[in-house]
Amino acid sequence: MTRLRGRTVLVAGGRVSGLATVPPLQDLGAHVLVTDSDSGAVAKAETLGARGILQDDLLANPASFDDIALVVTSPGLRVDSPVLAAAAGRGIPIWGDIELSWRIDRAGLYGPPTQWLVVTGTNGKTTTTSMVASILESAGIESAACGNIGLPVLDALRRDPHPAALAVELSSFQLFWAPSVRPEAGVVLNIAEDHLDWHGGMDGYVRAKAGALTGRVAVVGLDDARAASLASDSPAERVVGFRLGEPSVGELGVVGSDLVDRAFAEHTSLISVDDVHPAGPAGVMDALAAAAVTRAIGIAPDTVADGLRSYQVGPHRNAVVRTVAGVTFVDDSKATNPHAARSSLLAYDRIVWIAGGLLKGAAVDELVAEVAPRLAAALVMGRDGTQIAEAVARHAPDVPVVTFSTGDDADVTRVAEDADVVMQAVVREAARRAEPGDTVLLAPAAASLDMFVDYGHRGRSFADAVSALTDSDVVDGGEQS
Ligand SMILES: CC(=O)N[C@H]1[C@@H](OP(=O)(O)OP(=O)(O)OC[C@H]2O[C@@H](n3ccc(=O)[nH]c3=O)[C@H](O)[C@@H]2O)O[C@H](CO)[C@@H](O)[C@@H]1O[C@H](C)C(=O)N[C@@H](C)C(=O)O
Ligand SMILES: Nc1ncnc2c1ncn2[C@@H]1O[C@H](COP(=O)(O)OP(=O)(O)OP(=O)(O)O)[C@@H](O)[C@H]1O
Ligand SMILES: N[C@H](CCC(=O)O)C(=O)O
Repeated sequence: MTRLRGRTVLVAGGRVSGLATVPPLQDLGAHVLVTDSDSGAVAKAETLGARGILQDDLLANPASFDDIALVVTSPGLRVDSPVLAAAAGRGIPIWGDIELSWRIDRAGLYGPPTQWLVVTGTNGKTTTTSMVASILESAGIESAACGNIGLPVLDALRRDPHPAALAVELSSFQLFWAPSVRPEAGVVLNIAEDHLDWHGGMDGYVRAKAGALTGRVAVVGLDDARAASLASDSPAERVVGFRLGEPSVGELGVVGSDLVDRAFAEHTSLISVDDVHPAGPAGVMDALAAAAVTRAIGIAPDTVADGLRSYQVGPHRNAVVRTVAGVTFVDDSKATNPHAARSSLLAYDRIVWIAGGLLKGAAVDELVAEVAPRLAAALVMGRDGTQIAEAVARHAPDVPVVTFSTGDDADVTRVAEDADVVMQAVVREAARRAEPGDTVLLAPAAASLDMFVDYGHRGRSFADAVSALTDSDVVDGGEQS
């Protein structure tokens, strides 16, 4: 780390992760240059005392790479992004912000090295990470939830008092750019198709996720074939599995109505299934995973139970918005891939399904075929909405599909005023098509960024449109259809 003193470090991407790297790099004595395709991000970096340069200007002047000793990239940038490709072509090392965080932590720049409890997986990362953070808090350990969840790890490390442990949510992007990270305990919850466009396919995505299993204790979800298969290749001192069924020795699982630890104790009941929230199998799996990584660092069973009990479920995760004339409107905007949408679609018998957005390379045929008998109608929107409409036509030809156009120019930078208008039209149509007893379910199976700021905006837009409905929107609409 000391080798960075007096050297120039290029930070690629000047938003949440990139800006968090500026003060630590300055503390290390580096000259920090931040590049971004967005002039607002460059200007923000300059307010922190870094030099800023627009990405196009940097690329137009190759000599500006001559002084650069290291590139620290934000997670969203792919290997083939122009800045990173140019740096790699010149032999300049590239670290992700998480790689930098790990090295700074090991070097003890802000305090003694912390215990990293890393959570990854296609779905359930935020829920599990928040459960881990809640357990650490119950244990009275100075800690923070950070990483992909929103708070950059470097910001967490710079906190005063310095944390003793961190609940670190890592995305596949972050793991890809952080090959040195060796967590005290790390879990891969599950692996399903997501972000395949970023990784160039499933192999790259799975390889990145396996990075969470390279520390002292590796934890895998045994009910998920891809996650379970990573156990045999893990170099960890200890590999532990969790499952929804009865655990064998060395596993956590469910016995009767209790979550049970048979890995870090002979046979210890941790908490009743009824006390775990969110309710349902996904919540129980996330709780087992959180229990495993915290038991791995010696937290007592009662403390694990206290932490799980005090955990608060995050918004837009299967939340009932309102019931109108016997129709229940549910917001699972957080279902940003088919695997997540599956868990909520299987929870209701007859559904008017609102779906669509950015599929990120994931296929929807298997999901649609499985849930077809539950669908009363499918309303699709967003850039990849037609792919979902076509899958419904193939696997559920009797289910009516309505496609809401969001324009041919829809791209990932478009946050349109008309996104809310489209959502209002979708919700009114859903109300018209639903019958008393039905669920209108926003479980898009896709990211929102082609139309909305993020899934939170999409969920609020849905809830606002639902609030505007009257009983007659449902009842009269039902008579017409
Ligand atoms: C896409 C992504 O991984 N985002 C995570 C990231 O946020 P950050 O704002 O730094 O995003 P980023 O996409 O890495 O960087 C964006 C910046 O890079 C710039 N940019 C991007 C590409 C490029 O070629 N050139 C360029 O200059 C953009 O103009 C922008 O200013 O770091 C944050 C803190 O660690 C995370 O909370 C956040 O996760 C978000 C929630 C996410 O969507 N994650 C994905 C992986 C997911 O959960 O599925
Ligand atoms: N173990 C699980 N298996 C399948 N689905 C899950 C699981 N846990 C949560 N989900 C569902 O996945 C969605 C996302 O939950 P959560 O925010 O915890 O995951 P995430 O991995 O952090 O997502 P993202 O990477 O998009 O931020 C929700 O729709 C939730 O109902
Ligand atoms: N979690 C990111 C963003 C999703 C969103 O906010 O819609 C993804 O799945 O790509």
